[in-house]
Amino acid sequence: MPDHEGLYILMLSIHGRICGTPELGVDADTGGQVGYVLDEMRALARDPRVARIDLLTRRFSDPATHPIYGEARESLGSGARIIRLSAGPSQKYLQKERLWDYLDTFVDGALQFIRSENRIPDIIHSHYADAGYVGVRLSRLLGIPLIHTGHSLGRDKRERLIAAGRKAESIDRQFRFSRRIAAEEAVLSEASAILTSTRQEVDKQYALYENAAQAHFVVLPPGVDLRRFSRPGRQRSSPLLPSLRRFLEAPRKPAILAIARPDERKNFQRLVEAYATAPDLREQANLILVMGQRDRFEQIPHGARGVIESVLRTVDDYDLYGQVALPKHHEPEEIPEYYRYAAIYKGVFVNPALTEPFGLTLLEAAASGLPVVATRHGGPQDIIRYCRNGILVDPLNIGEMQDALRQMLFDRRRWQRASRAGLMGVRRVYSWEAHARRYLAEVERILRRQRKQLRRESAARQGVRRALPTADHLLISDIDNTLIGDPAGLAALIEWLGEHPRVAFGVATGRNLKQTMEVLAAHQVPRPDICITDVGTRIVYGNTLHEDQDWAAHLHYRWWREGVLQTLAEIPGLRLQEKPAQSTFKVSYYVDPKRPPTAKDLQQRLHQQRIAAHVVLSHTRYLDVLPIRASKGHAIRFLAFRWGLPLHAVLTAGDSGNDADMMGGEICGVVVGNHSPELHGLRDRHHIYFASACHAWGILEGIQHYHFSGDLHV
Ligand SMILES: O=c1ccn([C@@H]2O[C@H](COP(=O)(O)OP(=O)(O)O[C@H]3O[C@H](CO)[C@@H](O)[C@H](O)[C@H]3O)[C@@H](O)[C@H]2O)c(=O)[nH]1
Ligand SMILES: O=P(O)(O)OC[C@H]1O[C@](O)(CO)[C@@H](O)[C@@H]1O
Repeated sequence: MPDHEGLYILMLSIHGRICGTPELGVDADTGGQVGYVLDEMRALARDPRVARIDLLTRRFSDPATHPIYGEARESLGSGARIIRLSAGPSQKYLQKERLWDYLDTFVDGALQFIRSENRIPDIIHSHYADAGYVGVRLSRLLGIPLIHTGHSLGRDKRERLIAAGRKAESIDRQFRFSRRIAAEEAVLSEASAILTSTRQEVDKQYALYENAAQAHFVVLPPGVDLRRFSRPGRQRSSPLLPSLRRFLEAPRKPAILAIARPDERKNFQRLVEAYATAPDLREQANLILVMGQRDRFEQIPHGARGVIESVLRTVDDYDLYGQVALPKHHEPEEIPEYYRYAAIYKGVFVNPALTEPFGLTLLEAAASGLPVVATRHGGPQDIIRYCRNGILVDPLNIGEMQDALRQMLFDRRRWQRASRAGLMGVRRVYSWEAHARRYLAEVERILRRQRKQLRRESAARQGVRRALPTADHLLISDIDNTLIGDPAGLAALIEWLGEHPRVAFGVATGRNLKQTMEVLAAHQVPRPDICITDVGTRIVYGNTLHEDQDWAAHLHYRWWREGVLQTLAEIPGLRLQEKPAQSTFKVSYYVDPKRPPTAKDLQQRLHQQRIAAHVVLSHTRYLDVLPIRASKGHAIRFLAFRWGLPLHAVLTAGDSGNDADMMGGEICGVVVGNHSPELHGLRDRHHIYFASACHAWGILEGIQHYHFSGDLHV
């Protein structure tokens, strides 16, 4: 356990509407994950070993949503807080598929939040692919271990949607699977532990991922709040009857109940068809679908509207009126009443999802004494194995679903057995206290290992001096074809720097330190305050040429230079560059333009050897292999964080492929007019300016564009 008063856990869960009393089901992004994260935080916060737990999520003040989501802070009590950070248009609530372009800004906001606090977190815990993207970067930059919970996995969802008949191209566009799956693969490669809710998630869902082999999985099921969900007991009627009478001719008949976000994957449509085409089920039971919250139809987001439309159409086609309830709204406290209502009248809960990564609703049903019929794809396999409270079905097979419903509804003894088994099973296996205990044991194991690693690393680690205490702005430029290339432009830039002493000046280059000093001297460039050399693998302070030891130690993580040489030794089209181009944290090659290997293929080969590394191709002729934490961009964020400089006070300028990652997010990026084609893809990126002028004139144009000057107070 850390040597101060207790653990500080930083949770990341970015999308959805997250607040102390969540509106679960209100939209496709506010459901089980939101409930899970809040319950988990509260359970951990109750443990005396946890001093603080902060949840970082996106801040927005959208007129269509509750004002609470615009509050920067919200206390949950016992040292737990929700911290909201702006990322993207702050007046808009955005669905998760649209957040990918703003996550770099979220990373920068998180860095600024962490720096403004008086404590560095001991562990970062990301939830879902988008938070995993952010968590990986924070972990690399700050050297804090990362753990991750997927909640739902892109490859599994994509596979199921295609199996259900969707076209790959259309769902890739709709759900941004390429960005999502790339983020999930990166998390698998870099997280210290992946928490899953079931064994099945490891063996069947994560098994679809290339980097699964190197991940460390911990099966740690969530709990269920037994104060909210309980059996009906002596309750012989339900407070829901009055509202259900608006829909049902005979509201005391057994209910076939489904509760889920109105998402295509939840497969409501086939459940309605199964009910509609079974006269005996229609005769002896009602169908109740709680599908989130909806006001006016045209306000429902596109995906959810399609789901609800197809349900309404089927109800109308089969004239199910009087037998089906489709409540438009429900209060959070009504959800437990729906389960109890169904249990009182001997109904059944159904989760017909195409795939259900876990299925919190099945725990809720079990805790309410309500038997279940559930999809066999995903977590329900484990839940029903442990709780023995239901039947698994193929969600695409309507006949099988109908038979399962009959078995559970028409066999009273079977219903009683399943009801009792579920009540006992859920208490035995699914408790948040047990979850918190095992969670903290895993965190302690990770921190113990990290402490050992820190001791093993260089004893020469020294705190980074504030090399430039007076600076409040930082200008970093690539050298070749950017800083140099036009002597008049270079002279004008040097003059500008002379007039703005509060702007620290640095270079970021693929060259090694010696070559860097030579080329700067050859062009009469005054020694910079900072030199980021060897493609971001070394940080050297100009005045003393003191190397940043923390950065060097930081890069050792998952790096094995010898392994890179062995793995890539026989690759056709690759030839090692001369010795001066090589360094501790960089292996450089020439690429044969006639037989260029792909960076992706090389990256996969290295992953197979458990080497976490970047492969950077520049000018289609040079290839650098670097530690996963190394890049010009990471070095710059590391420095800005260490010096307490907000990233909007940093301006970077470049012209080629390996400059791309030092732009984006809050950083003021400048692409000079003579840039190589590799950078065309950055044109629509947030906060990246394409100068018309070339070389150093382009940098000066960028300074004008951003009004970037030492006189502004940040
Ligand atoms: O109209 C609704 C719909 C849902 N819920 C609640 O929202 C949660 C839904 O959770 P779950 O059934 O697990 O589904 P998802 O929202 O899809 O949650 C994702 O994240 C969960 C936690 O990791 C996993 O259990 C799921 O498999 C995964 O898809 C449950 O508490 C429901 O009671 C409501 O309150 N109202
Ligand atoms: O269906 P998808 O795109 O995998 O997303 C699952 C969604 O369900 C949630 O539980 C909603 O809270 C989140 O995991 C996520 O937003």
